[in-house]
Amino acid sequence: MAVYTDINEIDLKAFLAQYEAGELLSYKGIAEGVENSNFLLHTSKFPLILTLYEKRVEKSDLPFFLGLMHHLSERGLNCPLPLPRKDGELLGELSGRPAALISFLEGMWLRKPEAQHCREVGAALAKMHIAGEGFELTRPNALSLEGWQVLWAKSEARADEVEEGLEAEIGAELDFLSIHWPKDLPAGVIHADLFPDNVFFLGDTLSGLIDFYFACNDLLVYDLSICLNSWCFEKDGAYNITKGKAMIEGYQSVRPLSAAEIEALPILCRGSALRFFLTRLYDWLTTPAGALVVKKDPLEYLKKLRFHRAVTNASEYGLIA
Ligand SMILES: Nc1ncnc2c1ncn2[C@@H]1O[C@H](COP(=O)(O)OP(=O)(O)OP(=O)(O)O)[C@@H](O)[C@H]1O
Ligand SMILES: N[C@@H](CCO)C(=O)O
Repeated sequence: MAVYTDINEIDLKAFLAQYEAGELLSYKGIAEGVENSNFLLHTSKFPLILTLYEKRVEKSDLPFFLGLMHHLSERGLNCPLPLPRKDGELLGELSGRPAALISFLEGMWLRKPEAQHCREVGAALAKMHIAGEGFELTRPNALSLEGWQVLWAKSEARADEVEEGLEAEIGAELDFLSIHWPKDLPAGVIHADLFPDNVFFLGDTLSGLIDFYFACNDLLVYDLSICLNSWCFEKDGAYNITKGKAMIEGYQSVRPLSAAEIEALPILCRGSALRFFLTRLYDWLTTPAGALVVKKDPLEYLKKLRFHRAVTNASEYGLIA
């Protein structure tokens, strides 16, 4: 369960008094998520999500994340809207952590997404990329090549505890990606973590995107590679080409990919598989036993990385030329 920082009713009521949010009726910690502490609040006015930002979120990045949600929502994307305080600030502090209130989005995330849902996610991702145009703040991707090296340096010495031979394999992968990583592809604001648990559906209709706390400026098609990794593999580790095809078609129905973006897809998929492998590996090795959070399996992403390494052409993802 992701509640790293506890809150008490007295502090919460004082925090809420800084907003036009009505009277507190109830609050409870939300079990899902691994990054931040989240609470669902009911007030006399409306339901709200309270987020306390934890270790991987830099306070200086919060204006980017909160401002982006505002920007996207103004451009018609269904995503949470940060509630301003009475003094106009979007960010406050609670229990010693930076904290914000955001609107509650109706819907549920899908435990077993099908191809039709992947198609909708592809289209929503492309819409987000277009809606992100004109956002005035920028944030480099802290979890790209350089960030991977930093994470790896902290985990490398113990990597073979997780699987024999990992130290050599991942070292070689990082070397390969740093030489071959594409440049000069269309770039803009990307979500960078659009996993199934960050997409809400009402029935079979996509109702909104949440969790913009890894959003940054990077290659747009890298975001698509993250979605292919997180939506289009089955539990047994097999890539589902029907889902991949639907996801890519959905994306291209809104924003067609260039030939250079298509060509770069296999290497971008390797990079995004490595990115989630590395954060999971670091957490696996450093999260204390008994912490109230479910650790995610790094080996799931190692298997995906190995799959992409064997891909020679983007058509293997279901892309029809
Ligand atoms: N705006 C919202 N409306 C409704 N529910 C929300 C909203 N924001 C968050 N939640 C709930 O809180 C849970 C955790 O939120 P979120 O994914 O932002 O947390 P996180 O710790 O950043 O997670 P992650 O592991 O995906 O990075 C969601 O699965 C959802 O149940
Ligand atoms: N979506 C990420 C967790 C948040 O970074 C993962 O599944 O590893």
